[in-house]
Amino acid sequence: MKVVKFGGSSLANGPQVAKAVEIMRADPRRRVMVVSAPGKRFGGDAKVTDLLGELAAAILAGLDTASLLGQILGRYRSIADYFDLAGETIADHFRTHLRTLQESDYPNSEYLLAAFLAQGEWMNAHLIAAVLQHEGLPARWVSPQDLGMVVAGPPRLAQLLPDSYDRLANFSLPADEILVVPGFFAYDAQGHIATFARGGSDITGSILARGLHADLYENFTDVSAIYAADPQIIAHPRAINTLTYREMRELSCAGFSVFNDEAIVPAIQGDVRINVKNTNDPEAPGTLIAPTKEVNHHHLITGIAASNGHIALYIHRYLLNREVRFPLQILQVLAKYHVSYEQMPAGVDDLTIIFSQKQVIPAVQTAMTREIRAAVQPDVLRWIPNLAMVVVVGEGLAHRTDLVAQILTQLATVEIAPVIISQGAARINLTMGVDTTQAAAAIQALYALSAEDYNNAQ
Ligand SMILES: Nc1ncnc2c1ncn2[C@@H]1O[C@H](COP(=O)(O)OP(=O)(O)O)[C@@H](O)[C@H]1O
Ligand SMILES: N[C@@H](CC(=O)OP(=O)(O)O)C(=O)O
Repeated sequence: MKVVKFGGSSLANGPQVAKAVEIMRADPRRRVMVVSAPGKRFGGDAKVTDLLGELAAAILAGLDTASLLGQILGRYRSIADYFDLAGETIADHFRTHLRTLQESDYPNSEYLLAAFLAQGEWMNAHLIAAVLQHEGLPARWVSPQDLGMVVAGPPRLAQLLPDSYDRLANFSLPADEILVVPGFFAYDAQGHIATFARGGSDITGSILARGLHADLYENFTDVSAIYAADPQIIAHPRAINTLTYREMRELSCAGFSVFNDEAIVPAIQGDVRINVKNTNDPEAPGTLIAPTKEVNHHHLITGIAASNGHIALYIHRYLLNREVRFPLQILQVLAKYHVSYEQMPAGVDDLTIIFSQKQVIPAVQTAMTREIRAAVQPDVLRWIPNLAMVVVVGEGLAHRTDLVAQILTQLATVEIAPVIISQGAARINLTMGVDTTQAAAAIQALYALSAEDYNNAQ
């Protein structure tokens, strides 16, 4: 049995939905279909989820919502009309549903926002179940609740409660129907809607693949493979045939937005392989994400990613390494302000802590600076803003002694000297902090190095 997820780009309009229907028809093992909300149809278009966020903000501000509602419902009406379903009636039904949602009670505005963001998937799953039936494929809409998924945590950063897997294991899949499940959200124990992180339909797919013991999790998107570098930075990058789970985890955390970084975890726990494939080219093999792969000793760099929007805190204090309580005191300040760190390379007398800039808003930055100064009296405390983290990933990185030297030499040829360099004992990645303005040049230089490595191996 396969769990199949279609991303927003694969369901953006009628013709794209028609391709998804044919993909489901082509393989009877495709029994569970997880859908995202309609995504962008062309550059500059809006994703339905973003429009729903604007709608929620307008409701909270007491503004007129007619135009936004019209845009959102119009997206579903046009998909329905493409299949000669009653688009007007479906849109009216969704309008009533959104009105009921608006009139419901929420613990606070974050819950209202989450509830509205989730409706892109809620409406799309209803519509696509109707489309499948109309196209002769028996299908049924199923809510995450019916499957036993229960979440907890912040309403827009929900986490699945582990006992959901017991309920999923007891769910009996119908033999003759495709289940259409909305991605991205579930309900908490109080019955409130909560969403996963953005891009979270990938997470729903992975949870269901693990919980329902799928043989394969197929993730359909708009590219024919995961490439060795972001195709928006490198023209026609090399496709990756196989990635290991931990390579994918490193790359998705570091900027490969093609697969949500949290979504790999349930697949690892359930030992389910993931096949990323193209809705526009479903016969292409795509990229397989598997527990292990054979390391080609000539082709050691698997992928290169970069993500902007980081800030680092540099702390220098003599004997930092001797005083066991100093690191703890620093981490306690982070915990107090609910700030998690991404990396923390350390020296004998200093510590650098890398954060996502989004978490360190100015008020938090000022408060943390004050409290860390009071706690450890550093000799130097300095923030390094506008950082991009460039990450070179490969299971083979540990296999050749000169590779790290080559990577840094290659960056030097384009006059980039990273302000931070970090490599853990797993030696599967090398992370370098550079100024945001240098990120694209770093990727280009490192991709050229990896391509040379790859070509030499052919
Ligand atoms: N290394 C990479 N390989 C493939 N695609 C990538 C990579 N890095 C970033 N992307 C981007 O990820 C996009 C697909 O992800 P996304 O837009 O979230 O798809 P979906 O709508 O299917 O969820 C691609 O169109 C591409 O621009
Ligand atoms: N629609 C949600 C969830 C999602 O996974 O979307 P997509 O498959 O288009 O990345 C979002 O935009 O975040």
